Amino acid sequence: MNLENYFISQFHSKRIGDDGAVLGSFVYSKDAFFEDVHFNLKWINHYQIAQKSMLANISDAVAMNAKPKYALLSVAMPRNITKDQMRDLARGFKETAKKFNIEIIGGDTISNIKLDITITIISQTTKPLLRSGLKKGYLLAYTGKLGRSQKDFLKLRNLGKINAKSKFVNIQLRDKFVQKSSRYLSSGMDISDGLFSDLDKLASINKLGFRFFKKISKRVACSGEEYEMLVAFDKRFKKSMQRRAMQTRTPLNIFACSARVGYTNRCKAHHF
Ligand SMILES: Nc1ncnc2c1ncn2[C@@H]1O[C@H](COP(=O)(O)OP(=O)(O)OP(=O)(O)O)[C@@H](O)[C@H]1O
Ligand SMILES: Cc1ncc(C[n+]2csc(CCOP(=O)(O)O)c2C)c(N)n1
Ligand SMILES: [Mg+2]
Repeated sequence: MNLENYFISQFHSKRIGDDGAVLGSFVYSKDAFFEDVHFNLKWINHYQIAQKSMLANISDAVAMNAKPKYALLSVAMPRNITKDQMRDLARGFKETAKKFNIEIIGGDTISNIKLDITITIISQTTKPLLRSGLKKGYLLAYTGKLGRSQKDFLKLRNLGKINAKSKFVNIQLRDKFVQKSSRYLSSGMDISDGLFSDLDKLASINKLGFRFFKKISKRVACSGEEYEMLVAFDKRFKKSMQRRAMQTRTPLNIFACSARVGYTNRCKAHHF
């Protein structure tokens, strides 16, 4: 067991293990967005940092087929932060929240040596989409194009420059696609650690492996921070799923079928 899972396994709530915890019709999720772990101040500005941290958090609600409603915002910031930078941060949070009709209802502000953001999202759903529920012979698919986030991350690390429209900054969530196709989905999650790592989570929760239809390169499947969706559905819904994908302009890549086989994640562990 890796160290991250070792720590999480110390807690025994049955609600742990998905993109968010379901309590009645509400879903609670929380993600951290820390300087030098998730971003470097030389690469992206304060507005973009706030925007990306908010979107990465909303992604968990989307992945649960839940509509985000409220956000609690904790920010640790260095003492030398300027008022301009504070306003940019606040604007990034507010504008992104507004796009999704989210109300920022509280949080905490402290000073620290680095800029660290933690957000709790409270969302609502009538049909939570869980990571469990995968059965043998189901189709696995991911949305969009994978690999661009890592590519831009490496670019930033080497050259310090990326296109303003880069995936590293502009995350396009798949909320419409999930809403429209939720009735066909047996399980789903967002791709934050990378396709192969996130498949590992599906494999262990559902005690199944996958037969791949074609080889997927590590460049594509080990790229994290993609915030695309990884979904599974019964084969008989293939046509309906493809139609919903078309209607919501979502590229849908059906790449494997679940099976009683072992699964090995070929990517390096990200957190520890
Ligand atoms: N420190 C912690 N205490 C309690 N539960 C935790 C802790 N860290 C993670 N969890 C829970 O463990 C489960 C798995 O978390 P995991 O990080 O795999 O998912 P995620 O947050 O969707 O992914 P990512 O962090 O890559 O976006 C979630 O239910 C999460 O709430
Ligand atoms: C400074 C810096 N170093 C590394 C990366 C790459 N990175 C950070 S988090 C993550 C995956 C999901 O993380 P989490 O599970 O914490 O949401 C990846 C691939 C970055 N963006 N910035
Ligand atoms: Mg997490």
